Amino acid sequence: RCLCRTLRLFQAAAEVGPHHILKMYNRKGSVVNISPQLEPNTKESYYQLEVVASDTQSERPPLSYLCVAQLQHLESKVIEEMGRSPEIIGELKSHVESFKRKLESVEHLSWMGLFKEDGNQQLSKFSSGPKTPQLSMQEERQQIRRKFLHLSSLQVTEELREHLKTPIFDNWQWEEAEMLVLLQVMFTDLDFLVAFHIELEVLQNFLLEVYCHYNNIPFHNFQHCFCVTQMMYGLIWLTDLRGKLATIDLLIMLTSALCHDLDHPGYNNVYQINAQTDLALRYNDISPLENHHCAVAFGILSKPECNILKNLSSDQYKHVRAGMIKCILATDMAKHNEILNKFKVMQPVFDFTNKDHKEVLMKIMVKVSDISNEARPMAVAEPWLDCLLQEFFNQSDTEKLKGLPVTPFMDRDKVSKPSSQTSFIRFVLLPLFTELTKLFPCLEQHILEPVRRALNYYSEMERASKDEKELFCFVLNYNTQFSSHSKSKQAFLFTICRKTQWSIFHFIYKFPQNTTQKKCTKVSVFCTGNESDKYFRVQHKRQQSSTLVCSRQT
Ligand SMILES: Nc1nc2c(ncn2[C@@H]2O[C@@H]3COP(=O)(O)O[C@H]3[C@H]2O)c(=O)[nH]1
Ligand SMILES: [Zn+2]
Repeated sequence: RCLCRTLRLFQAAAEVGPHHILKMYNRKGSVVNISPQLEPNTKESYYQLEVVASDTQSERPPLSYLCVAQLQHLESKVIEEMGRSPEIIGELKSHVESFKRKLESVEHLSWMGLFKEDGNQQLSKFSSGPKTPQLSMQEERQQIRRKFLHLSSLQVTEELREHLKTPIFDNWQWEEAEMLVLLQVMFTDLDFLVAFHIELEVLQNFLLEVYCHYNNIPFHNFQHCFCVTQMMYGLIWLTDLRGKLATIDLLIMLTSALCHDLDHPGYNNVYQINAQTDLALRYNDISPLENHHCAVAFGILSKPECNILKNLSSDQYKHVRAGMIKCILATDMAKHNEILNKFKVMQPVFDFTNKDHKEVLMKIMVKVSDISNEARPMAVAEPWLDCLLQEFFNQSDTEKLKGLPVTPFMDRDKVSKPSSQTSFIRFVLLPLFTELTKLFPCLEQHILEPVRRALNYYSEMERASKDEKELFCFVLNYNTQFSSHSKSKQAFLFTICRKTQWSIFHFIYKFPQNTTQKKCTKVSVFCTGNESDKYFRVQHKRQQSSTLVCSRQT
């Protein structure tokens, strides 16, 4: 990304041509729409153009090659100045390599959520009937189908079956076909096949259709569906819910978890309403997404070969349909306080035989499962946060481009990983999980404690990022000492250079290990910048050159 930003702006646009996706920023760093209404720029109010992705089908050299060329050029300059190629260049090379691999292997640019820039286009699937998938996608689905059917004929070990019942289960270790097998195990081990006369083939068709109706987007994808369903499955076992609720209610809860985000477009309800999308129009701005997820679920179930509910009596079917609609609509976070408050009132006198109580509990269980990533081990949870922020930032970038109100908690200029997570854990997760734990004290160790640990972890990260500001001052003011125990100084410097519109080409620092009062042994910063930048002026006064090199021996 750093290298992308250093590409010369309009020169880059001319070089890369129309097959590349660009974003343009104003002097304040806000994304601006490239349109005929664009204000003319001046030397002082220039625009910054960033190449964010490339279409590798095009005949022009892909962006990755421009990055490689840029890097080689940079390396030769650094060698000229320093007489050797420093370690950081090796690191940058490996970043560029992985960037290159990503660009070249991603069919739909979905890793950046860029294939759905247009709000109406994103819903074409919905508004113009089922979209015919591209051949490669069809092929991929066929492959998944074959693999799933093959794997499901094999035995799943008892050990794995048991592990599947715990919140420490790591989704990142499993492929999609394997997740489908595990979903089948969940339905089987809860006795749904016997209790509701579900044929195995119908269940498999249903699971495959569910898989096909999740989109390839950063967060609300099939992996998220799997995690939510697996958490629900784990909670059912941990709380011994089989002894407290009817099997049909467990079927409602597990199937709702499975279907709760079907065909999610990667843009939330606020966006749907503000952009007046087809979904918002269809559902009159009332939980457009959740209504859609639920409608897609019953669309799948309307196909006889996928209908796991086909052998239910008419009353049973009505009960399941009503229950699933309630549970899926309950995942709209706009309803969060209303549902939690109802549960709080019932909680001290909770009665498993009371219909209203049961209904609220089922909603709470689906909600808890939906937002339970932080109840998982850190190594499982943290990548999920990256995925979520990627989807958030993509939405806020689109909102900026379209001139729509920008959703504050999704704004890349306002939120960071720790700030987003400390608020979410304090104000959403802890109150909700605490309430469920009052009813099921055994959940304390499984969901409450990990979430408390996550809060400590992100609070610490927040403090550490403040320390990094000190590092930055050190670099600029040539101070001698600073205190820091944070891990990502490099990332911080890149952030600063983005915010202050510098292009830092290279820097090196070395820190002695295991000391809290650290001294910088060597810092080299090569940068260009504009003269109105206050930090640049600090440097400029001393150095009278666009290259700053400060080094210090301890
Ligand atoms: N900040 C943050 N938000 C989350 C996390 N998990 C879920 N959410 C939010 O909770 C919402 C639940 O409903 P959605 O799936 O619409 O969107 C989800 C996110 O906006 C998390 O770990 N961190
Ligand atoms: Zn969800």
